Amino acid sequence: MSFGAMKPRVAQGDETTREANQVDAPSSHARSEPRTRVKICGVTSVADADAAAAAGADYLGLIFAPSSVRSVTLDDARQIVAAVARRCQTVAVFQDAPLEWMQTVVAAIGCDLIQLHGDEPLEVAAALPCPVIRAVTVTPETRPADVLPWTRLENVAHLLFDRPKRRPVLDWELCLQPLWEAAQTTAAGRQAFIAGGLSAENVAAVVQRWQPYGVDVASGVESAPGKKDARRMQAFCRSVRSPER
Ligand SMILES: O=C(O)c1ccccc1N[C@@H]1O[C@H](COP(=O)(O)O)[C@@H](O)[C@H]1O
Repeated sequence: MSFGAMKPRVAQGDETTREANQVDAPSSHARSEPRTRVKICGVTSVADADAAAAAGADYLGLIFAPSSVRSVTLDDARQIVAAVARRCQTVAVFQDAPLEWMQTVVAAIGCDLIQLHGDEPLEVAAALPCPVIRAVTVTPETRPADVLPWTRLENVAHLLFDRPKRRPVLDWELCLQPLWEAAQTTAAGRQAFIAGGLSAENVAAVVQRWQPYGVDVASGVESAPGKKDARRMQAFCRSVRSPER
């Protein structure tokens, strides 16, 4: 299918109007409340999902990228969503997947949001049937002009700033700063997550420095690739919330 002829649905009105119209998830809190949301990504079993919810996760990510060690089947995902639906927001994470497949997954598992973690065009996000988390891989070349168009789409609810997985960035904080500042002028940017190499050991400093809407972790709370560790998830959630006490 070609997306060339499709027109992105762009939000009408100013940011205030857009924020008022934004679909907010049932367990989300208003931005004025200080509690930092935790997204635990790459959950692969009901047992790990239960442990993540018990540890205090607000969002759980289910990865549908076939190359990931954390990828789940449709059946795994359906069971995980059913098990935690009342406790956490569930997010299906895709990397350059066909639009039809993403639509099929949402309909089959009943997740709350989709995370786009590849080079998907704006038109794909605009055509998705649920709110979107747009991942932005921060490199020295990333400019606000690359990010801001995403925040103008009606169904992009959150940005997620991530570190490049393969290419080290010498000063990630320096690269993030101009993007973060530009994002704060938009609703999706004020509801941004920070991700990338986070763990119980470093997340409190990130929360204090950026005061993000949420933080997102995958490998930093595992005992082995694809296997979550209950104690690490508990320690992570404690560290996130420790500066808030
Ligand atoms: O973790 C994966 O395997 C993965 C695969 C495909 C797309 C996204 C993936 N993970 C995302 O990466 C960030 C941070 O991960 P980490 O904490 O540095 O391991 C997180 O947003 C995951 O959603």
